[in-house]
Amino acid sequence: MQAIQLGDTTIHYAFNKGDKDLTLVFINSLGTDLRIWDAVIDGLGTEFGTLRFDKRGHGLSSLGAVEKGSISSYADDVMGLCEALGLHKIVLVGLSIGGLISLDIYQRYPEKIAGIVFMDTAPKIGTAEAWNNRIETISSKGMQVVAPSILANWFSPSFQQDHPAAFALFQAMLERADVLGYMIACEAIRDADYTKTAQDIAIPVICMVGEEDKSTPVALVQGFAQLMNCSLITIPNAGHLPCVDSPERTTAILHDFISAL
Ligand SMILES: O=C(O)CC1=CCC(=O)O1
Repeated sequence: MQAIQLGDTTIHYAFNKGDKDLTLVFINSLGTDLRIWDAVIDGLGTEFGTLRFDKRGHGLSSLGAVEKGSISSYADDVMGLCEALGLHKIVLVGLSIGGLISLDIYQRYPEKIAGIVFMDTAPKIGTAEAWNNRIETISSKGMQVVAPSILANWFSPSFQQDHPAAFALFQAMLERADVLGYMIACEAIRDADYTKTAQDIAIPVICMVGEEDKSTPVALVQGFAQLMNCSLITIPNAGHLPCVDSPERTTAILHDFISAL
């Protein structure tokens, strides 16, 4: 188990040094922890470095003294972690809120990033009203009440049917998420709009999305890809977490992208 103290926060991470200089930095979605990348990390082998971590207030990482959620505070953690590990050639893989965090990092440190994989994400996700409703429900009733509808948006019905044990683990991951850490992240997403940053992006990027994603649907991610002038890769039989329900295809896409950099 690897951990680092960044200011008032302890960040749990998993770093594998690669044979080559380039490191893929995986940035998780809301309510998940670094285990969602397990199968992809296995598939990638040792050619490239990989860094995964639990966002503050998620998984084993502490929340710190945050009073209001901001995408930039997560971005600062990513850069603090990369700096502490001495990583110089970085490709970000941003899943959902991880895409917003990637855009924030690019906006402030464009010279430090070699490329970005945007996975099931967009420069603006959801409406303020929907996020406020979710925050209100969670603060009064807890994670268990919202978990079924969120899981139904993450995974296709066939995933639940074909992989009931895996589905049960993801249900446990979500239901056990720290309420405050989760709400802070919802606030950060609610207040984020990186449309302008996306329009001006000038490094290699790719965009991918699970065909059955109901959280950030294909049409939303298609609009994002058009904004950046890049093509969209759609993944059949995958939902909001292609790294979970289509790890081989996800690994192949990542491998092709970084091999060409
Ligand atoms: O969990 C969800 O509702 C989907 C999602 C939106 C942003 C994110 O990171 O996950």
